[in-house]
Amino acid sequence: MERLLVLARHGQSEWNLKKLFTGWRDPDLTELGVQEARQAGRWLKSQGTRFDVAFTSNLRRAQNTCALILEEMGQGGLETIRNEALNERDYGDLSGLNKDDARERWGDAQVHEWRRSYDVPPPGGESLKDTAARVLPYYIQAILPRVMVGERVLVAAHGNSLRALVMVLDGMTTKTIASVEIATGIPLVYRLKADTTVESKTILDKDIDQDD
Ligand SMILES: O=C(O)[C@H](O)COP(=O)(O)O
Repeated sequence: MERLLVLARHGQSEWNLKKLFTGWRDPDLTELGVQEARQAGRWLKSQGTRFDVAFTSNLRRAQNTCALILEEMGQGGLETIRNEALNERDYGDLSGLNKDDARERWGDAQVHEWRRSYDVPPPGGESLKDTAARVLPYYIQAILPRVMVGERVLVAAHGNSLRALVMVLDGMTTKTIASVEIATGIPLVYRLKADTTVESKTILDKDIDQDD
């Protein structure tokens, strides 16, 4: 039985382009972000991938990425389940601030700790630990059961909600997760074993399809 789980961060958003902390704010994709999502869909299709169900967040950059991937695969009408459990980490008081300005104001180390540490939340926002506390129960209750009955599952979400998931799937520690970055528009293709652990992980080599 194939237990396929594909994780895709949304393509570049308007606020990624402007280097603004985004969190639960809801900017749309840029033109490049649309292209990244379409390219991810084309790559998945070229691998012979098909999905039975898709999950995404309550934020349109992820929803639109999900829809564009499916459209490129010729699966435009596929069942798609939206849930805010998959939203980006809430960046709290940093939301809408420029990341370079934040580094000038609070220093590189502090800003890096807010962005990449496991348990230090940004002011008024969620740490990765807080984010994991909503992503992981949703994964176990809603997503994993679909994978385990042999459905092929797409999850289109966000840098930090996916870091929470990757931390568990890849067996990382609260320290090693700090160096993990999830690129926009690059699907992570997991195949799971019968005990729910990871059998294999494949990541798109971005150079494969650059001229599209
Ligand atoms: O919410 C954001 O600003 C981004 O989507 C992720 O930001 P980060 O890379 O600073 O965590």
